[in-house]
Amino acid sequence: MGSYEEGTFTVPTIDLSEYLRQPNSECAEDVIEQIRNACATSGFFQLVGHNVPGALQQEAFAAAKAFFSLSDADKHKLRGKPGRGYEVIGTQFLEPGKQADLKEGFFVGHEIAGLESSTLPFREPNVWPHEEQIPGSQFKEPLLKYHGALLQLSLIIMRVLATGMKGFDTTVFADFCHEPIASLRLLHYPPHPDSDDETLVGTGAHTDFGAITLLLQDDKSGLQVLNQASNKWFDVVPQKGAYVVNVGDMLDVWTGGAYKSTVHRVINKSGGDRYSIPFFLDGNPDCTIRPLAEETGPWKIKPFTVQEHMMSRYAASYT
Ligand SMILES: O=C(O)CCC(=O)C(=O)O
Ligand SMILES: [Fe+2]
Repeated sequence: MGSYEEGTFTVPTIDLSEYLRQPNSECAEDVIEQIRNACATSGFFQLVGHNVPGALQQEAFAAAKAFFSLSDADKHKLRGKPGRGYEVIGTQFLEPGKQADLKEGFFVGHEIAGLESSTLPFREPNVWPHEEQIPGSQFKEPLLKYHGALLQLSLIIMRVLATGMKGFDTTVFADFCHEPIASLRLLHYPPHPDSDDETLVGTGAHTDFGAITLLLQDDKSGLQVLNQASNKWFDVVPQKGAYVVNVGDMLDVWTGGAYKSTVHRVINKSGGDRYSIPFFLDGNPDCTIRPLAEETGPWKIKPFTVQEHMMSRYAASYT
């Protein structure tokens, strides 16, 4: 699976099952190399053989649909701190020169034992609909279970990526992965109005803030990745149950560009509603990011913490 030529821009499909079965086998080495190459070129790949049950993915989509069909008044009451609860349509501007993103969202953050009543940014308690709005058995429970499964999968991918960084220890990202900020984001894209207006976007062109994103798409196309060399958009065609995995800015800076954070956007021209569920691994708030290769040299990039980075990126893109 996932054939590729070194250096070319593709979004390959990579099967993780051999790595999960036997991480030290030769077949697993091939998987590590495919993932390394994808992250070093387009910065994107589709992941299958990941062991997240299809039924759990479907429960997460059902939760999203139930939530977005609540009344606007109900949804507005479920707004929370940044990275928590309802995100009103038109509040995020990701691309200068375009209209606000034509999408609404709902964030579920990482619930960490002992930090239940934290007031720190990105650590605040989650916001949940009332039982009469959507029963917990159809929302909170499956979403926390899904969050747990994706957190586990994202940490496995970080280990694969650490292994792919030749010359560095496989624990190189360990501090980042300890009690990380990690958010699930339910997204709903209403159909774009029938118009040639080029300022309309579902999600404006952007790069992701964190280390890696694991995105579950429904069957509606819309996600596009920019091939910078040709300046052309590449459609990431949905594959049922697969995760679109991509590198975010923190990992790009950290690896000195060895893993690339690539510009992408969503234009929902499907004519129908599109639902997607990205999971963002953003890292431990206290972890300092600095280019690895410069560990012994003068810094070209001023080191920053995960928390500083997240706060500035949120502030820059939300109204
Ligand atoms: O909805 C999608 O397909 C992509 C969303 C995305 O790029 C993001 O939330 O960062
Ligand atoms: Fe993104």
